[in-house]
Amino acid sequence: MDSPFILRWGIMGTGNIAKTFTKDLLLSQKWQSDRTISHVVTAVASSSSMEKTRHFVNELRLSSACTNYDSYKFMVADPKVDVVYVATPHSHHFQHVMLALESGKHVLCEKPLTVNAYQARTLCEEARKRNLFLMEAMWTRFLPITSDVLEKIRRGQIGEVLRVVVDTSFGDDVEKTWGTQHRMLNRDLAGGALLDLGIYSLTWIFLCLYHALPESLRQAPSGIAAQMTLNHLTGADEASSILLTFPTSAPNDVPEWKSQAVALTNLRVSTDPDGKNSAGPAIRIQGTKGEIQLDGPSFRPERYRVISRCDGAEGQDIESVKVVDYPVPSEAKGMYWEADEVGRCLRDGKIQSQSLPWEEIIAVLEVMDEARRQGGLIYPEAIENASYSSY
Ligand SMILES: NC(=O)C1=CN([C@@H]2O[C@H](COP(=O)(O)OP(=O)(O)OC[C@H]3O[C@@H](n4cnc5c(N)ncnc54)[C@H](OP(=O)(O)O)[C@@H]3O)[C@@H](O)[C@H]2O)C=CC1
Ligand SMILES: O=C1OC[C@@H](O)[C@H](O)[C@H]1O
Repeated sequence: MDSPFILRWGIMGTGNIAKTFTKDLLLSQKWQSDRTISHVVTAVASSSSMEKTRHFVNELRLSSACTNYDSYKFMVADPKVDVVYVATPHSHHFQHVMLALESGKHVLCEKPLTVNAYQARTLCEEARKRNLFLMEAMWTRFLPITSDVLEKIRRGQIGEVLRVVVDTSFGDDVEKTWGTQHRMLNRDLAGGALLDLGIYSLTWIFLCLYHALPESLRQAPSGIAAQMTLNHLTGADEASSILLTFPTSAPNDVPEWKSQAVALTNLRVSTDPDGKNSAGPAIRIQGTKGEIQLDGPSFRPERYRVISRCDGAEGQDIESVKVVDYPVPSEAKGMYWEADEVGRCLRDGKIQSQSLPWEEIIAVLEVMDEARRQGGLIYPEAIENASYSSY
């Protein structure tokens, strides 16, 4: 076998997800699906203190080849870094991605890529101008279970998909769990359920009703109706429900058919209150010939069922339900699959991933912009604008 393509990562931010992602990178040799890619962490930066960086590096036992920084600006200038993983709050993604691109680095940025579609368009233009790779870290798209489900939809196993219902809800004691300052509910950090969790519901809807189609047939939703409940203390949304209509593009006898979708997210009620999926699937993909259901959480499902339609098959002895399991190893989260995709794209000279094209990232953000407009969720102008303040 040829030697693997080595990807040198710089980690920006030392918070919760930075730790999870980096742990997965280190596990990638053991669990990765793609042995042609090898990941190395060559730099870590905290914006707040060198102590935080050292703690991160020691805790994860990163090798001595990793350089510690107490400034993002210096980390992105490190010639030993090929790609920067941006793991800061949503509010800061625009500035931090721009900083990395300006320094000539490829970027994988946590979800959502930006606060709004306009910022995302600006970043994509910048990446194109500089011929640099850019992707939102929507890791769910790269799980093997997701590709399998998508393939089944494309092959028409459940017929034409006419309805998709997805719930990504936590069921927390909101005030106690998140308070007012945590990024989940803090509007200064672009907090709220929609941008944090609802994006997964929308991701599945886009996968089924947009991405599953050939590129030339993909169309943004023709109708969007949203309701939000805003938190009484911070004004960020603690619940959002969005109804969407997509034109159907697959050939059928009635061209006026439309597909409908429901994207749900809620911080006070849970998709899975008992943690055993007794409440039913988080994702229902309903087609004219049957249905695919996935148990939650929607961001990392590990089981799906295909339920075939049995028309008038009374007493017929056919197996109508097929269950398929995709367990993620317990020591990992499952983020190395998205990291492998970054490696493949860079190796092959691509600046965007076909599994998550820029156009689609922007289309999802446009839906969230519209839902926020209808729901009255306003963020401070300082985090909505696309003016980059050089560091
Ligand atoms: N893919 C997934 O499953 C998940 C994705 N996420 C995404 O990751 C991003 C970060 O979330 P998470 O890791 O939970 O957040 P944390 O608050 O745990 O970490 C964010 C880090 O960003 C850095 N930072 C830079 N500027 C600021 C600022 N003004 N305020 C606060 N922190 C700042 C800090 O690191 P330092 O001080 O070292 O610079 C901080 O530790 C979000 O966009 C979120 O949506 C989050 C959880 C799961
Ligand atoms: O992106 C996310 O997915 C997993 C959740 O636990 C987390 O809160 C959210 O940010």
